[in-house]
Amino acid sequence: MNEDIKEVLYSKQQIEEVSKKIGVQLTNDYADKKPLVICVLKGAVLFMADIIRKIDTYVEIDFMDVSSYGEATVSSGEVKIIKDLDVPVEGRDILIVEDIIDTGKTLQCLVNLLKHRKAASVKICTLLDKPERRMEGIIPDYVGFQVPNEFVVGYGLDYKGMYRNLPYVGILKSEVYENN
Ligand SMILES: O=P(O)(O)OC[C@H]1O[C@H](OP(=O)(O)OP(=O)(O)O)[C@H](O)[C@@H]1O
Ligand code: HPA
Ligand SMILES: [Mg+2]
Repeated sequence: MNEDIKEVLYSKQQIEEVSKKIGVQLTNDYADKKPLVICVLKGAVLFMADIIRKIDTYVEIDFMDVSSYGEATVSSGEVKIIKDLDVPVEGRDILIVEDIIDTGKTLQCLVNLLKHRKAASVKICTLLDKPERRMEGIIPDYVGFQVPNEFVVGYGLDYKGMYRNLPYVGILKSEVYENN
């Protein structure tokens, strides 16, 4: 699996440090709020587990499964809701946790939905931001790292369902997806 990686961008230790730093900010920003923290499945699972353990105040968690990539390396542009939230969001302060913001289509759709359902506030926390490819006006509130315009995998991010379990974020060799 490691031989498919062209370059390691962020190590486990760098990710640990950045989630600690964001955790301190979130603890301050949500000190008197009891937010509902939403994990966008499946990619955000690892970062979500890190982040919530670094927020030192009351939080509730829930999960949503949306998908726009399927087996591709480019967004289909169509965002499908595969699993909706279990709890109502009306009046809640929402923190969405993502692994990556690429075109922004997934989050644009989610933010619109949560606002339509009358959330009190909606903020975004993402491990990775790839601003070069943005097609929507989504600006995350908390960002781990900005990544170059490359297809990255690891730490939750996949290609065809694989590589999510890599303990780091790396650039996938292009021959892996060009030959598939
Ligand atoms: O900004 P965008 O261009 O919309 O891309 C970002 C989204 O794409 C990926 O999810 P994917 O649909 O691949 O589902 P997964 O998390 O299950 O891999 C990623 O986890 C984000 O949710
Ligand atoms: O660079 C990426 N890697 C994996 N999944 C993704 N979904 C959007 N961008 C990416
Ligand atoms: Mg994916």
